[in-house]
Amino acid sequence: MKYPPDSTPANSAAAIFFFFFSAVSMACSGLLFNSFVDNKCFRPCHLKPAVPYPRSLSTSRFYLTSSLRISMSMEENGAPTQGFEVSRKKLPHVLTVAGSDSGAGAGIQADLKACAARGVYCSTVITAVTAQNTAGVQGVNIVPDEFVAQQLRSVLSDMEVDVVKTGMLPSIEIVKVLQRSLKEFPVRAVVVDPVMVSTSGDVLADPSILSSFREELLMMADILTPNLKEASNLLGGMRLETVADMRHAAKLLHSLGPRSVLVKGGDLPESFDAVDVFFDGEEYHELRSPRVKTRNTHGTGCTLASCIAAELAKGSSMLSAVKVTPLWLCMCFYSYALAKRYVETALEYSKDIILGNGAQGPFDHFLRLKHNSGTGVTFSGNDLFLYAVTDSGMNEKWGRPMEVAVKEAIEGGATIIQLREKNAETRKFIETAKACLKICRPYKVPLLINDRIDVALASDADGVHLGQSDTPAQVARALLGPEKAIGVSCKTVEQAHQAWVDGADYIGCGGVYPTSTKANNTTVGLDGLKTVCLASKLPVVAIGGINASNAIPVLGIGAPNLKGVAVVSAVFDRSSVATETRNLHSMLTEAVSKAN
Ligand SMILES: Cc1ncc(COP(=O)(O)OP(=O)(O)O)c(N)n1
Ligand SMILES: Cc1ncsc1CCOP(=O)(O)O
Repeated sequence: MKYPPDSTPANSAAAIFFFFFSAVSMACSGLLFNSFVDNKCFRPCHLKPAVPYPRSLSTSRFYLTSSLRISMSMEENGAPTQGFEVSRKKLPHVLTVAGSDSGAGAGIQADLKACAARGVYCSTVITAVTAQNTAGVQGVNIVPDEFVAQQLRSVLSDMEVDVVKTGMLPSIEIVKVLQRSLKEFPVRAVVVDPVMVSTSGDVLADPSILSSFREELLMMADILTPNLKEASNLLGGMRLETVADMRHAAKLLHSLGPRSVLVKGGDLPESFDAVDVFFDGEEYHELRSPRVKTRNTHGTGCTLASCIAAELAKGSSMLSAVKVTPLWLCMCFYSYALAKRYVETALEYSKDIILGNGAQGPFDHFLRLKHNSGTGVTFSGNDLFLYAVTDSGMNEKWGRPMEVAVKEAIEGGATIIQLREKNAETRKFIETAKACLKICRPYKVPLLINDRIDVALASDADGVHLGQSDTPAQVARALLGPEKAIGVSCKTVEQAHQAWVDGADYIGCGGVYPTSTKANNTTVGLDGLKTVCLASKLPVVAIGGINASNAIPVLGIGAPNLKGVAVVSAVFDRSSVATETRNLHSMLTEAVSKAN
């Protein structure tokens, strides 16, 4: 296919000119030659020059550099020619060379998830297909080395890989294939996770491969990330029982070729913390973190190595710049700490999820399964029928704790609850939301939070209600994900349209009648409500001054998408929330059934 597909003769000429210009300028600066050297001559990665990430134009491969130069030169020389869009956005890219885990806790699948979670593109070269679950490894099928070579060529020849991360390399031939491929297509960094035995104790690489690892693989590594067993195997069975042993092992492993070594001490018997030891040939760093008590640890090694690779691909200069300045040293540990912190957070978050019957479950790379594993509450427009919006001031006045008020409203027939806390401290707000959720969930009544996305996220509430000056619904949607409900206050047709465009689930329209609950709130009246409803593609709930004496005309405006009324004082500024809610509910029900 022609690129750009819609190029005109004029801008094609410009392209040729700029291509030629950039080629000449590169050649003059000697980069063309360097680029040739980079592409044709294999050097172990640890001999690469120290070049800060991200890969600068001057160090990019020639064909990439050329196309970027074209667009940059155009911008430098004035406005880009219309329709001549050749600039390409470079995605950080990790290629994982590893085995497939059918249970998707470890291996290729963990690498893909980790990279996606860290915002990095991940391509995959599969070295083996394993039949695996939470109990262990039931079967291994090694991919022929020629086909591993073919996969490597397909990706590396085309897709501008920044970092290669290796996992299960089950045969000596595959190690050699990888070595040859990296020689032909050098990358910025190689992260080697020397997978030999699975967490369940199953052998994933024949012990005969150890010599190949020592002689070939380790030389390629910018960072080697063995656990205690792997470090011990690589060092001929050395006993590793203390942090001092780990330091010694890190040094010995470093002498075998990798630019740096991270010995992971998760299995260290003596320590309460999880201690990892990093050694870059000059300095040791002990990285401690509290142990997360969970069975869901399958895939942590793959994930950590992938995260390190992802951070490197994004631009952290962990390795090549360590010796240049102390600032780079900080960045190195920032990068590592990011990876480690990510894994800890994911472990903590997924410590209670249950998947499979075996001893080692997977964890949740996207921190979402916990929330999706059955709150049992899914918002629908019909939930808007009788919407109870809380008010702490009214609760105080009547001497009612919030949980009591919410329970009474639900027992009286409220079909959805909104916590509207204008003055609560954040921590208290989250606690209240959690307490109210415990009440709402058994009734399957959704609980939404007014204004505060952070509180909704922290409490795992069912959604938010946002005003016109709050966080835009589109941003809220991005933060909350697709499942949570989002309501937006709208007084106009334009606002209602925007709420729909932004991905809201419903709109609240009002004040329908004057109210003393909300200051300076202009009234739209029944006509204004009807206009908004008829224009809205979303379900609508009416709000503002509505009570048992004036609710029926609201529902009678003749707009099918008006699904109900939202009330504050009509139920909460009363001596019995349950009685008032019940009364309102039965009136509304009767009115609707008469209308039908
Ligand atoms: C259901 C419903 N509709 C409208 C509002 C008003 O929200 P907002 O415009 O954000 O004003 P405040 O509630 O923040 O004063 C609502 N809360 N609920
Ligand atoms: C929050 C809000 N938004 C528009 S009017 C209103 C207050 C509704 O309270 P009440 O039901 O007591 O009139």
